[in-house]
Order: sequence, then structure tokens, then C-alpha cells
Amino acid sequence: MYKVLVTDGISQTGLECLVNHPNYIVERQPTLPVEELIKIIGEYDALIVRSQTKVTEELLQAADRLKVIARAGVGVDNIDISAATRKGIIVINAPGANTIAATEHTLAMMLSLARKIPQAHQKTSGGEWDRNSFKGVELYKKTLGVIGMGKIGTEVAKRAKSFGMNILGFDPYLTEERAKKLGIKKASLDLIAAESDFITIHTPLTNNTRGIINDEFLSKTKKGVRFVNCARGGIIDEKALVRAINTGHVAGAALDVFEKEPVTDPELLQNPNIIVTPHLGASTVEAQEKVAEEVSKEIIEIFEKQSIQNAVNMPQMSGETQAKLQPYLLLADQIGQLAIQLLKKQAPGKIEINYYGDLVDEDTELLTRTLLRGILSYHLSDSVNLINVLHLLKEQGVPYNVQKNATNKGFANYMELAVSQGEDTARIGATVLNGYGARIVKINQYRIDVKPEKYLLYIKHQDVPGMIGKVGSLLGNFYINIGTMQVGRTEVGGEAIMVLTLDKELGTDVIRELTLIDGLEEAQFLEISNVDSFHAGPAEKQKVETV
Ligand SMILES: NC(=O)C1=CN([C@@H]2O[C@H](COP(=O)(O)OP(=O)(O)OC[C@H]3O[C@@H](n4cnc5c(N)ncnc54)[C@H](O)[C@@H]3O)[C@@H](O)[C@H]2O)C=CC1
Ligand SMILES: O=C(O)CCC(=O)C(=O)O
Repeated sequence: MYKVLVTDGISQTGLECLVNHPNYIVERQPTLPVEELIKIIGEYDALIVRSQTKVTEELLQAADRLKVIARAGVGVDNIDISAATRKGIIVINAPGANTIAATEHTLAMMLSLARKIPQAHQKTSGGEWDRNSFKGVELYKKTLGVIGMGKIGTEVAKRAKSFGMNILGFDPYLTEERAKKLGIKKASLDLIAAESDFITIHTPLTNNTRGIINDEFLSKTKKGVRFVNCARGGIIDEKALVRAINTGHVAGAALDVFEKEPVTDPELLQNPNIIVTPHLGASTVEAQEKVAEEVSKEIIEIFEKQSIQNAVNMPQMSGETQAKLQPYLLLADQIGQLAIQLLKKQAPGKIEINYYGDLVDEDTELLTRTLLRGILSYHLSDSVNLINVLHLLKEQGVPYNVQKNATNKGFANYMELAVSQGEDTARIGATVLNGYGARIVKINQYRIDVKPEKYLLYIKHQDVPGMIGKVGSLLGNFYINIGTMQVGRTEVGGEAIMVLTLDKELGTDVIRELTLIDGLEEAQFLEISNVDSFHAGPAEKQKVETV
């Protein structure tokens, strides 16, 4: 059974698939301060939060069982992603599930700002019939600058067009072609400042976007411009905004998000030209059900099928691509494990990965992580997973290099891994043969053809008659059955290798006897875990059995 902790008032309907699943115990708590959460987090395998719960490094240190943190929403700025990644915890979110809610809230805020609806409501409901103080402006024929043309920015732009607005969009990923298709103009920030009557923000809060609306930007805007921020507090410098409103240069602002939440700053809250909502962008029945349902389903996928779709700290790929890569992923894991054993179990000093043929066209990031995890798992066991493997390599100071090559090396697909420490290098080449499955086709400089199996014996010997017989009969004496045997050499009478698949483990006594055979230079027992099953999921699911 997996225990899931749900905080922050997540929709109960959206959680139904988790609650009704026999493998999950779902427990709800209100939003708790970190100190309270620390006391209980150690019991849980998954945590579902909205934006109020702060998932800090300190909290994660106490989260011994935690495999997944799910943000029922888009922004993950309340979660310490780096700390989660270092701990190998998957962070997922629900991108897109609250897009419509945030879009409609943005338009509601823009219209409310233009027509001073909150101010008029307050006065009217207080008993005053004031028809003079609330003359507004129309959106029709006005210019709207949209900063951040992602999911929400795009939907806002589409709807604002129906009001007859001219749209200027700024986003590093906005192409001329997409802008044309949307019927908007691709603009620079300066153009947005110079021409917009309304400016709405739809970017995440990053080092690049923090304070993007500051004194300097405001000084370039048209007099009477109005701002809407339903994205993240901090993108607009609140002090600069208040200054510009107080001088009359900026006509007003509609804010759903704040530098500090809950907002208490009277300069914002009591300003007659600023309207505010308490971070309500995603607060619709529909959006809350959708975000909760999306992350619940994703948690089940992760624990039951080891399939990760919306991880913030993992490469993204479609289910189709994941399925296509599955046989290579298994092989990548296996050759990673073999390479480190062939390097005489030393820690790697340098890693080189080369992809050829069909693999060149694939998104190989997951494949690379899998290979690297295969290598590191030998020493780090289940503390390494696909989430933290790059961080751990960096921490260990092990450089890795990935190359995609146009040539095909004689196979439709081929990957080659070289793991080095000082003068020693272990090199393994592998392919997936159409209809025949995975094959290891190269060990160091030798060509071979070995189907990866759990128990392998690698022998380096002189290429002289009788070696195969001697090795075979010695193993027979120890009642060890040989599954397959492959030999490889680079020249007649030189050095050669033998790779045998075995039905059971070899003890050190057998290895010792083998090395006494005349002409046999080296014998090494190798073991691969995950031969029959492969999981790309959390660490506990992929225990590596070390030799
Ligand atoms: N108020 C609320 O309750 C809600 C707020 N949000 C927030 O709205 C924001 C947008 O969400 P989505 O559209 O779903 O995200 P998204 O990821 O689809 O779009 C964000 C866009 O911002 C662009 N961007 C990043 N840096 C930029 C920069 N320096 N200048 C211009 N564009 C930049 C990106 O290229 C991307 O296209 C996020 O911050 C999200 O957390 C989302 C839902 C509800
Ligand atoms: O969960 C919420 O209400 C906040 C939504 C939000 O800000 C987001 O999804 O980024």
C-alpha cells in the first residue's frame, strides 16, 4: 500500500481514482506549517499540494519514503525542485488543467479593471447610488500586450481578439508563423511598453522574469496603461507599480498574485486604482477537479506502471516515444551495469556515450539517464534513480559526453558506452535486432553476439586450441550449466575473449580455478539485474542487486 498525503484543500471529486484504488491510502490534512508537516511526512509515499504548502529542503530531509510530489496546478515555485531532485523525488504538475480557469479570471480582471466593477460594487452595496465616479474605458480597439504566450497567454489573446482588441505578444518561443496564425503581432518588450493600453503577464516567475515590469519598463509605457497579473507575484515590481499609479502615469492594475501571499501591503490593498483577488486564477470547480484528477491518475501511473508523463524534474516524452524506447531503455540499463563491472568495479572517471542509426532521431535524454543510472547503481544502489542521476554524477565530478553519429556501424540502431578510470576503459556496444531482441555486440575491441542474461562469465584468454573445452569442463565439474558461449578475437593466435551466459551464479572458488587454466588471462563473473523486467520509476522499484 502507498500512503498519499493531500493538503491545501484539493478537490475530493478529483481525488476519487486514488481514494477508490485498493493500493492507496489517502489522508487529508489542512495546509500545515512546515514544522508540523515535518513531523508526519516520513510516513508518506506521495504528497499532493496546491500552492500554499511550502515543500522546503528541510521538509524533504524528513521525507524518507517520499517518491512523488504532485502539484495540483501549474506553478511549482512552492516546491524546492533542486532538493527534490537531489533526493530522487519526482515532482509532477498538471499543466493545462487550469488554463481555462486562469484565462477566464484574467479576462474577468481586465473587464473589472476597465469598468471599475469592484469599486462600484462596494459603493453601491454600501447604499450609495454614485453614477459619476466609475466611468470606465472600453477594450474595443485597444491594444493588449501579452507577456508570455504559453497556454494561458495564448487563450487570453484569442478571447481578447473577440473584444476587438489588437494583440501584441512577447515570448521567446513565439514564432512569426504562430503569431500570424493567431492573428496577433509578435512584439518586443519595448514595443509592448510603447503601444499597449493593457498589459497582461503570463510567464512563470524566473530569474529572467522577476521584476520584468520595473521602473524602467514603466517609464517606457503609454500614459494611462493598465496592468493585469494573474501569473506570479514578483514579475511586477509592486513598489514601482504603486509609484507609477500614484503619479497617474499608470491608470490601474488588477492583481491576483503578489510578491508575498497573503498580501498585506496597504499601498496595494487600499489603492483605489488597484483591484485584487486572493490568487483565485485556478479556483473554479472544473479546474480544481481537473488538476486533482490529473495528478491522481499520474501518481497511479508512476507507482503501478512506472510511467512518468508530467515530471517537472525529468525529460518529458509522450507515451508513444516511451513505448518505442522501452527495449533500448532496458538494454541501456544493462550495458551500464556491465560496463562498471568490467571496469573492475572502480568508480568511473569519465563516461562517453555514442548513439548511431535510428537512435539518432530519438529523444535520447531518458536513454542517457538510464545508461548513467545503470553505471552509478553499482556503487550507489537504490539511492540513484533517473531523477537524481545527473546531479549525482556532477556531485561525484564525473564528466559524461553524449554524441549522436550519422554513420550506422552496420546496425539499424547501435549504442556504445565507454567508461574510463585513468588508463582503464571498459567499452560495450549494443543493439536491438529487429525480431531477435537485445544483443551485446562489442566488448572492448572484440566483436561478439550475446543476448544479455542475468549471469555472465567474461574470460580473456590467448587464442590457442582447447580453451573452450577446458572452460566448459571446469564449469561442468562445478555443476554450472552454460546457456550460450561466444568467442571474439581481433587476430588469429592473439588475445581473445569468451562470454558465457550461465544458469546460476559463480563463486570466487570457480573464478580462482578458471584463472589457473593455462593461457587464461582473466575471468570475471558479471551479473545484470532487471533482465526480465524494467522499470523507469522511483528508486525503490528498481533495486539493483549488486554482485
Ligand atoms: N493565478 C493562478 O491561480 C494561476 C497562475 N498560473 C501561472 O500562470 C503562468 C502561465 O501559465 P501557463 O500559461 O500555463 O504556462 P506555460 O508554460 O504554458 O507558459 C509560460 C510562457 O512564458 C514564456 N516565458 C518564459 N519566460 C519569459 C520571458 N522572460 N518573457 C516572455 N515570455 C516568457 C514561456 O516561453 C512560455 O511560453 C505561470 O506562472 C503559472 O504558474 C497558472 C494557473 C493559475
Ligand atoms: O492552486 C492554485 O489555486 C494556484 C494555481 C496556480 O497558481 C498555478 O497553477 O500555477
